[in-house]
Amino acid sequence: MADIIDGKAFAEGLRARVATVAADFEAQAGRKAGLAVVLVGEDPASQVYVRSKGKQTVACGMASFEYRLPVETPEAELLALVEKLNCDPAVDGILVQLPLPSHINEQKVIATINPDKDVDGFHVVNVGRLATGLPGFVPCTPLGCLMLLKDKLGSLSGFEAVVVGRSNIVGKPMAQMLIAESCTVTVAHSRTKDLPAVVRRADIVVVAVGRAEMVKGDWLKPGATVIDVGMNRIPAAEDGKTKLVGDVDFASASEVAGAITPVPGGVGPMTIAVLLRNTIVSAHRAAGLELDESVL
Ligand SMILES: Nc1nc2c(c(=O)[nH]1)N[C@@H](CN(C=O)c1ccc(C(=O)N[C@@H](CCC(=O)O)C(=O)O)cc1)CN2
Ligand SMILES: [Mg+2]
Repeated sequence: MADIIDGKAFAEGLRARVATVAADFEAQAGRKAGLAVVLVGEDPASQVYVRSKGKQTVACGMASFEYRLPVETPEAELLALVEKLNCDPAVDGILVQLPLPSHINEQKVIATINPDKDVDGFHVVNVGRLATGLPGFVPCTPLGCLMLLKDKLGSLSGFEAVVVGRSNIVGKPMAQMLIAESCTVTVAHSRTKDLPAVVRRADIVVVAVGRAEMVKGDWLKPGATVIDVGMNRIPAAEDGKTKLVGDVDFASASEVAGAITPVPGGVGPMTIAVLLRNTIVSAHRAAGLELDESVL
């Protein structure tokens, strides 16, 4: 049986380290680090995530600014709010919760965020910084995956890594980060021929495709480390209930893998913990204070 990579416990530890650094920051800067989160509409899952972000921000000793806008908010009004937050010195990080309602152009909103407050790492300037090895902000979910991988494996240098999925939010930045760690990286996707054979080459497999339990145990190299980014709700055995599963078939994969993240409790909790990490890093940069990022 594979080792279970406990993302919930790792995220708890990361939040405790952020809290220590945030207290230090407040003592040095004379103000709290601040995170602004903007939610447009009433998507139930987004409401849960935004509430958690606010609570965890405050629990880490940082200031939380929450903006909840009605679903019919015009795009121009959202852009004006982002511009106001760009100029607010109490705000070190800005996050606009995705997905946005269909009448709002997500790319336009992300492009309006000051790249130096873009703690989601979605702005093209931060995408370019990641691709060229410059300091910036890196998307929270893949950075969380990388932290779990390094905690489990130490140096990743020379490992064969396969990323299944090529989204801007997970797959592409994950691949860039693994290249920077000197892995040999393959990005596979829905058009990849013989996907099981490609996955079977990998020492490290990161799956972010949004298809419930797609990757099976017999697709894996024995001993591989498997990071499951998927979050899919499927009907449970009991009547009318649903359960959360990943993109990896946990039952068969955990018999072959060396280590694997569960769903829930694997990658998911890392997303918000890394957001808090990015926010405290941003606050130091804004205040011109030095921070040894390795303590996070
Ligand atoms: N602007 C952003 N929007 C979205 C992001 C993001 O990083 N930035 N990511 C996701 C949602 N998300 C945070 O926003 C998020 C997703 C999942 C979890 C999490 O803790 N998942 C748990 C299970 C939760 C459940 O039971 O439903 C787990 O996997 O254990 C936290 C945050 C999309 N939008
Ligand atoms: Mg998970």
